[in-house]
Amino acid sequence: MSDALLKIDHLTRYFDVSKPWLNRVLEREEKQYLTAVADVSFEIKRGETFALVGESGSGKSTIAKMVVGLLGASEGTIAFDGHRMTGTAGAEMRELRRRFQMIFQDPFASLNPRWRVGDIIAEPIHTFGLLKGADVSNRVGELLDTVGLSAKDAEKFPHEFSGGQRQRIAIARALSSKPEFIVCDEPTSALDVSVQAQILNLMKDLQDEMGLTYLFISHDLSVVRHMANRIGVLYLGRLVEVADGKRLFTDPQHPYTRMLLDAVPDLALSGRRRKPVEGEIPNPINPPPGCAFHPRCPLAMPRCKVDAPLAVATATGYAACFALDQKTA
Ligand SMILES: Nc1ncnc2c1ncn2[C@@H]1O[C@H](COP(=O)(O)OP(=O)(O)OP(=O)(O)O)[C@@H](O)[C@H]1O
Repeated sequence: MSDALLKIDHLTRYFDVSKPWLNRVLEREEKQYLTAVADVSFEIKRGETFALVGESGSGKSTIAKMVVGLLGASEGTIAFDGHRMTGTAGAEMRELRRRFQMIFQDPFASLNPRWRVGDIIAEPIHTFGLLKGADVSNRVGELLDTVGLSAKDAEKFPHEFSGGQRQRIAIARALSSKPEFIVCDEPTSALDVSVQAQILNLMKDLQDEMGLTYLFISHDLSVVRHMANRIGVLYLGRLVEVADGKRLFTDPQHPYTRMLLDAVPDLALSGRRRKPVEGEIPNPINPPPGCAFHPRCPLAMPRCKVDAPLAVATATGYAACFALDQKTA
């Protein structure tokens, strides 16, 4: 049996971005679709942190939302611990939902400002009918303690806390249904740099103590390097490389991965010279034919403008690039 806790197969999400008003003016019936996520497959093993990286608009949040059921998939499947989530409903889905949670980027927006912290943290406990009466407040107190706050904080409101403390509250809330899997969508990017490391270290400690599995979404490669066991690199909704966390930084295989790494100021990646990211991300409504990265790629060959490369195995994962075919030929 596979030890994958989450298995994503050929996941695709289109958005209908047609402009009805323009169609009316031009007296036409034209439909336009934006492909936010295109044929993405990967697995996350129990207890590991799998990170998705990529520039803004590469499809990271769309994947995160599909995984937790906030968005439906256009095509493909998501399976959690062997249970297919796409198309599952009722009691089975309810139990699956208890087992995974999400932490959002903005702790200011994700906590209800009118609720006391204790009620915010207790909400999943009530939703899933896990505890009753005094056991709920005891559990809330324990959770506050676990995330480095005090049981007395349960009486306060979110505005009485700093950004880092609010993210601790969001983490306590996420933990209250005793999940096994947490989707973390840019959990520290709204926080001051000095606070980011504290929250990331808390998340790592919780993972070790509770055996949690994380899908970690970030555009910040230094954060990802700190957190991830394995990394998937997204470009225009397509997964172009998957590799072991360390290996991706020392031996990136896809030219897009190399471009991303070369742009990071302080990572001293493989001793290469820092270069800014070149070119613009193409319009996802009308992506380039062939390999979507070819207009920005320093290694582009005539073939890249016509055919889309298939993934080829690398030392610790895979990458989709015709230049790799030549390397391994
Ligand atoms: N509801 C929607 N309707 C139309 N297009 C959407 C919708 N949600 C996302 N998109 C588009 O899908 C693409 C992927 O967006 P997504 O938010 O997943 O990217 P991202 O990598 O998370 O970016 P960021 O780092 O900026 O959050 C983008 O082109 C975005 O404009």
